[in-house]
Parts: sequence; structure tokens; C-alpha cells
Amino acid sequence: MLLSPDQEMIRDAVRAFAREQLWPHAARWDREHTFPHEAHRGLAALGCYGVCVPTEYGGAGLDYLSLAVVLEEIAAGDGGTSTAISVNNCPVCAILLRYGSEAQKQRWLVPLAQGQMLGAFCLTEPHVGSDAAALRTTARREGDTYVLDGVKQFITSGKNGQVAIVIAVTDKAAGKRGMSAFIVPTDTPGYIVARLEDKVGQHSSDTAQIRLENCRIPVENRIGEEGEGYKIALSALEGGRIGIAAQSIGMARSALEVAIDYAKQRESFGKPIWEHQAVGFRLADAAAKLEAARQLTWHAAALRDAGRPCLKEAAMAKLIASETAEGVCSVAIQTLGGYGYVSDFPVERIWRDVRVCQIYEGTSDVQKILIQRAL
Ligand SMILES: CC(C)(COP(=O)(O)OP(=O)(O)OC[C@H]1O[C@@H](n2cnc3c(N)ncnc32)[C@H](O)[C@@H]1OP(=O)(O)O)[C@@H](O)C(=O)NCCC(=O)NCCSC(=O)CCS(=O)O
Repeated sequence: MLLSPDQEMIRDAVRAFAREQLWPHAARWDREHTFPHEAHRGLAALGCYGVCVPTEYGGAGLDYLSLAVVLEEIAAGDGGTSTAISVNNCPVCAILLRYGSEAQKQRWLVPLAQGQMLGAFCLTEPHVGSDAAALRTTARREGDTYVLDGVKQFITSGKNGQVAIVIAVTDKAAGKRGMSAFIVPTDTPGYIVARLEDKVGQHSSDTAQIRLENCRIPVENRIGEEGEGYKIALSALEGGRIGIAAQSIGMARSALEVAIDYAKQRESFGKPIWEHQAVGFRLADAAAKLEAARQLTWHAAALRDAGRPCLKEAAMAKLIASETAEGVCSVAIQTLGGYGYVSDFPVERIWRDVRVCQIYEGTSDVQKILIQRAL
């Protein structure tokens, strides 16, 4: 698949930003667990917060292929930053765009797409991950308000975000049709950041456990009708998975570039290790697999842009890209030998950052469920 001249221009602009403003700082953000506010402001100014949101709602008015390109470039600069931006785009902005009322779009989508706010998505719970229909968090209607109670787990930007979309049970007896989606500003009393997870990687983005304790929000913050929450969540995850696939590719691409540079400089047995077939073939293999994953991802994005079903293709893209990316990072480490395993070089960090792409927004096994169903 080819990018259009406009998509190439967008790629080049975000790539330049990522090379100058993300990549040089990523190791320090990782070490110091820093959320890079300044870099986020720069990415927001570039239109990265609401890539597929129409311009009348504050977005860049582009398509999913452009979003995939943007996320690959951000991830090539810093994995954790790409995750926060990915979640903000999809599921968060995507849900408000597709299911939000006009008033909700004006109140929440516009600032989220412009980057004045950062969004979080609260589906997963401590005891409920893949089986997303088994949620326990409840939303009880009381007059003109809903009162939310429960615990949400592994929430990207749960602390640094200003608004969260929360999926909660409104009618237990109705099962999958008994869940609803709500907009919860994170400064609402009862929205409690219970803890920040101590993660293997992606230290530049916060992952929080959120306790909702008597958290009262107005009825107008419900998205869509009561009972539509599960469908809203699953439909948004479809697009989100294209984003995670693209991120995986971006992170792995950077690791591969480091490995190629190293292999061309490092000498053993009288010549650069690049000239040893064992090393060169390993890197060639990694580059080929990465390009295949990119093409699968772009294909899923193009289907979505064409308004065609892409549930299976999005699942395939996430499965293949995230698993390929870990393999490519491992090859990069192998190429650097001992130096690949220490923090003097970036490949161990990228390997840590990319590992979670096989887990969040649906594990590899969940992607296989979706693919198998479509066969
Ligand atoms: C494992 C699952 C795939 C199982 O799904 P189900 O079998 O329970 O769901 P269905 O019965 O197929 O669908 C229910 C309902 O939704 C509609 N639906 C489903 N997919 C779509 C779609 N892509 N677009 C539109 N609508 C859709 C479907 O038609 C049904 O509607 P009706 O009832 O017929 O009207 C599923 O549970 C699953 O995906 N599990 C994984 C959950 C997951 O990814 N969790 C991670 C969450 S985010 C996270 O990790 C935190 C990181 S971050 O901060 O984002």
C-alpha cells in the first residue's frame, strides 16, 4: 500500500517532531517516570490528539491510515507517549464522535481533539479483563444523576487525564445489554486514583487503578442510550487495535534502526558484524516481517476508511504487529549482544515498552477469538 502525498507530508512532520522532541528524552522519561507535558503540547499543536476528528470538532479531519502513520512515528520516538495519544484518539475521541450527542461533542470532544484535555478509557477491572462482559462497576440512576461505584484497572492516563469514559453496569439482569457508557471528569468527587502501577516499561505514560466511590455525574454525561455501553466499547476497541498495531511497528522500527547502525560500526573477526551473514540475515528477516506487519495494519486502516468491515483485519494487524515487534526488538538486543541488555543503548527500553502491546486493548488470544469467529 502506498501513502498519498498528504499522508507522506503528515508522516514527515510527525517524524521530525518525534526525532527532535521525543527520542532524545525518552530514556530519561523512562528512568525518571516522567509524563512529558511539553511534548504532549507539541503533539497536540500538530493535530495528533484528534487525528480522525473532523475539523469542526477541533480535530485534524484525517483518516485512520493517517492515524496509523502518526502513531507509528510517535511510537518511534517514545512508546509511552504514543499509548496516551492512541487512547485519546481511539477509543476516547472515536466514541464521542460516533455516539456522543452534539452537546457532548461541543463540551468534551472539541477540547480532547484539540489537546486541551487528555482522555482515559475505563473498561478493564481488577477481576475482568478479556471477558469484558463480566464488569462489576455499577451506575445507579438517582434522579438527574448517576452514581458510579467500582474499581477500574490498568487505565492509561487515569491520573494525567482530565476526562474518562467509563463503562458500567446499569441493569445487571440484562447482561451484555445492561452496560452503559459515561463521561466522567477526573476531578469529580469520588474519582480516586487508588494507585499507579509499577510497570515493566512505558514509564512516560501513567497507568492507574481508579476507584469510583459514590462518584456522581449528571444524566447528560451518559453516552448513547442505557444498555449500549458494551457495544460502544467493543466498536471503539476495533479502531484502537489498529492504533496499537501501528505503535508496535513504530517502537520496533526504532530498535531495528539502532541495531542496523550498530551492526555497521561494530567489528568482529576483522569486519563489521553487518557483513557476517548470521547478523545481516537476522536483520533482513526482521525488516521484512516488520514491513509485512505495517502493510497489514495499513490495510485494516484503509478498510475502515472505506467504511468496510475490518474487525478481523484489525485483530490480525494487532496480533501480528505486536508479536512481530517483540521479536524484532529481541533481534535488536541480540545484535548488540551485552550492550543490548544494558540501558546505555535504547533497545532494552524499547523491548520493555513494546511488550505490553500484546496485552492491552485485547490480548493476543482475544484477537485470535475475533479472527477465528470470522473464519
Ligand atoms: C472477548 C470478546 C471479543 C467477546 O465479545 P462478546 O462475544 O461478548 O461480544 P459480542 O456478543 O460479539 O458483541 C456484543 C455487542 O457488541 C457489538 N459489537 C461487537 N463488536 C463490534 C464492533 N467492532 N463494532 C460494532 N459493534 C460491535 C455486537 O454486534 C453486539 O451487539 P448486539 O448485542 O448484537 O446489538 C470481547 O469481550 C473483547 O473484545 N474482550 C477484550 C476486551 C479488551 O480489549 N479489553 C481491553 C480494554 S482497554 C485496556 O486494555 C486498557 C488500556 S487503555 O487504557 O485503553
